Amino acid sequence: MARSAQDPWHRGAPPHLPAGAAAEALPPVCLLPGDPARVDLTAEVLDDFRILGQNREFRVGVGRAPGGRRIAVCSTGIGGPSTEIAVVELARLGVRTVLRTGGMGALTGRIPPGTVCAAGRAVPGSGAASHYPAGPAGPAAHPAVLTALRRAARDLDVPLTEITVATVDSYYLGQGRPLPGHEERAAARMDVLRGLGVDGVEMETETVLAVAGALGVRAGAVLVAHANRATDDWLEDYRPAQLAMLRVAVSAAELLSNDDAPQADSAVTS
Ligand SMILES: O=P(O)(O)O[C@H]1O[C@H](CO)[C@@H](O)[C@H]1O
Ligand SMILES: O=c1cc[nH]c(=O)[nH]1
Repeated sequence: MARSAQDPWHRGAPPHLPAGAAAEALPPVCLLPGDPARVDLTAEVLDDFRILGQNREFRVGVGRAPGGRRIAVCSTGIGGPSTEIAVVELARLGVRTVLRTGGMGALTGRIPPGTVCAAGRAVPGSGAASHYPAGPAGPAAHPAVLTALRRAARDLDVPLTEITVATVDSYYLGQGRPLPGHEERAAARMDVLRGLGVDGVEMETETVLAVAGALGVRAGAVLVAHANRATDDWLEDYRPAQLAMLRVAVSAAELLSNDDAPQADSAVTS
């Protein structure tokens, strides 16, 4: 049967994510790193991990958290458009909770590089998210996801800083990074970002929260500061901080799995 342009799924498989065949039912909680390489890094804090596939920036794997729950991981790539696709397709594949596991640039001196943060809200401002409903203050993390992150961080003894973020569709000028001939524009943009009163800047959280919220999927974001724009610091050895963030995320995902629908554990073999 020909595929519909309006709804280009085929035999239960989405047009973008490498998932969806009948035998590959995804678990109800999915971690969403931006970077496809962070899917493989997540494997270091999961058991029985295997990659289901990769298409474009979407690398998808499934593994077991230390308590035994199956957890999915799907990279979103950089920015709102690919993130929207990932969240929409995961929701239709049966995922009920998504948790961004990302990096950000901190905007205040109180968040040094390496700090693990939970985003409670993203202020409105990025493109893909603007097509989805959210209040004037921007989309918020689901309370159950925030509660799970707090508990996971406490159990693992990882300090967790609660923040708000600005999600921006630009890494250079849009995040106030000067380009030759555009230094004044970059400085003006940096002033705008500081004026938002948020703690960090990154490129996907608003989309994750807005799209998931619109689809009735629980969402949150745990973000590690890769850089600090107030002190101009950059974390060169990023791996340990990412692993700390991923341990918190996996533990939170396990807590969130426990209050979600029972899992079809036989659906994925390792
Ligand atoms: O590390 P990830 O999750 O990709 O997140 C951050 O890093 C990328 C920019 O380098 C953007 O995607 C930004 O949001
Ligand atoms: O400065 C930064 C660091 C990580 N991710 C971003 O989007 N910006």
